[in-house]
Amino acid sequence: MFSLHVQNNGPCLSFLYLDTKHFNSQQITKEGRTKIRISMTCSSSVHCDFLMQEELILEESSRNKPTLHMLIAEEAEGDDTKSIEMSVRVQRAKEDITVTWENLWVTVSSGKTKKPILQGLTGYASPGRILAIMGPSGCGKSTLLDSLAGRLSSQMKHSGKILINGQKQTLAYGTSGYVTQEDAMLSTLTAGETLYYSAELQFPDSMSTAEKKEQADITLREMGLQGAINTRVGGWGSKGLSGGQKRRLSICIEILTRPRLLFLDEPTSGLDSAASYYVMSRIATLNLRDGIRRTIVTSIHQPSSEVFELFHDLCLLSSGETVYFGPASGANQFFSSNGFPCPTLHNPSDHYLRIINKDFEQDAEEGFGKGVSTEKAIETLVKSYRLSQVRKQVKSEVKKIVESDSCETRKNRTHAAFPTQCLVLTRRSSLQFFRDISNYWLRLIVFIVIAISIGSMFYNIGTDDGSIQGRGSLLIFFVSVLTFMTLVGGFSPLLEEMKVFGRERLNGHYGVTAFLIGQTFSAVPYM
Ligand SMILES: Nc1ncnc2c1ncn2[C@@H]1O[C@H](COP(=O)(O)OP(=O)(O)OP(=O)(O)O)[C@@H](O)[C@H]1O
Repeated sequence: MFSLHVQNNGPCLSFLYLDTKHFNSQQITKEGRTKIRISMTCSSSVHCDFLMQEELILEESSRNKPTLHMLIAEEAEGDDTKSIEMSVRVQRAKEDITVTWENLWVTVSSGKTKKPILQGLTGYASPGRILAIMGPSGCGKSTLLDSLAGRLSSQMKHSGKILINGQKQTLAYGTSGYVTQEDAMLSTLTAGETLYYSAELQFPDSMSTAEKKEQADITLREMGLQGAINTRVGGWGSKGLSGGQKRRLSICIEILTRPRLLFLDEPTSGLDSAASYYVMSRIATLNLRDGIRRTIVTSIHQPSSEVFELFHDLCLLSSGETVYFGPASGANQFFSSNGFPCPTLHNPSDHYLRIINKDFEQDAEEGFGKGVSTEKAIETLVKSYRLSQVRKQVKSEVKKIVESDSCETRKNRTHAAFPTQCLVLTRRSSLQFFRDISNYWLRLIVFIVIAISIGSMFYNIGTDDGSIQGRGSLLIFFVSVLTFMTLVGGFSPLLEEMKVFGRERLNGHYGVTAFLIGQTFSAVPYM
């Protein structure tokens, strides 16, 4: 019970401010409720009356100050102590994250026409569960992930509600991670260096270097990369990590700060089935290992049956429409009830994707559709889903989440301070410049060759009047060569850095200014 004593000695209208810092966690029940008692002593001639909201809602995270209005009436007699008890609901800032989307439409404008990419999707992703988004190529999986992560391209417009914990809110830095389809990393750094630099950028300055390194090592071990810690990432023309290891390293970068919400765009693309299972099972067991009820949303092309079993919920799309959304275990029943049972000993995900893939209609009619065209099969499934009990349950679940789960997420995560970002980016870029053979060693050789050529061409140029023209030519030649070499030499590493910058900026690791400062300082010695 929380008690507040207010003394008032005259007729007036008072406002009592209550801040959530008055409450400690023991006072707040599991449902986020507490009771408060307010007592007020009035002078002999006044009478206290309270006018207040029936239920106060305090938000633990935002430290807002709701007001209690207390009206002091003049006509009453005698000393009076009024006491009132009231129930207060304290909305706790939550660590867990639930994402809901209702009637989500995404359109892309091409000229005067607008093409719908996603058509009225409704669904949710809950903490502690993995939602798999599946469908044929081009059905809108990445677009759905981009919409939920709030990173749609400027050509795309979305309508409908996307809510985080029942509210329209921007997630704080470090709360969510997004592993993109493409692995954007610097090719000359080793796996360990890639993650250590990332740790220095992502963790706050208050954390010691040893702690950051330890976190990076733990994460590398979690993704089974301890053996490849000293292997360079590699890229065009230089072999390094395998495709699967690069995918895992990309995942490591995004899970380093232990985000509560994780988006993965085809984390297993380019991997064989054993490696796919290994990567997905590591992701699925992350929650068990670090004890965080993480919300995971992943798009995936063709999971093996073992990988499919790791998913809790399934969102099956075809041309931007929902074919099925609900528990992954319920999809079989849904397809069977619509006349498309999964053959025995068949991988269920293969079966679903073959039924709804109209890119190769001819083959499907001959093989899997059993006389029903893919177009017709999709139409049947989409219609059936719209009228299904599963959809009703999804809609009521979304409604329930929005009504009962409405609260802000914690916003107390920070990353490295601006000077640290500049320093780390300069160090990282310098290392990349130095190790890039085409950039450093090749340029050094070219410079030596040019120096010898210029030296021999203008050797013993003389000191008479005729040498003035020669000296002028030498100067122009020298400046042109330097400018050309700087531009050509700096271009290829910059392309790679730009890709990495694009990813890191979208994930909030640092901004444009820090990147430009890092690039400028690291390039100075090579100009
Ligand atoms: N900028 C754009 N302009 C026009 N159409 C676009 C644009 N971006 C995406 N699309 C279209 O939107 C559809 C969905 O694209 P999206 O990348 O979300 O598909 P996907 O299911 O992730 O495909 P994949 O599995 O091959 O990665 C595709 O048909 C694509 O051609």
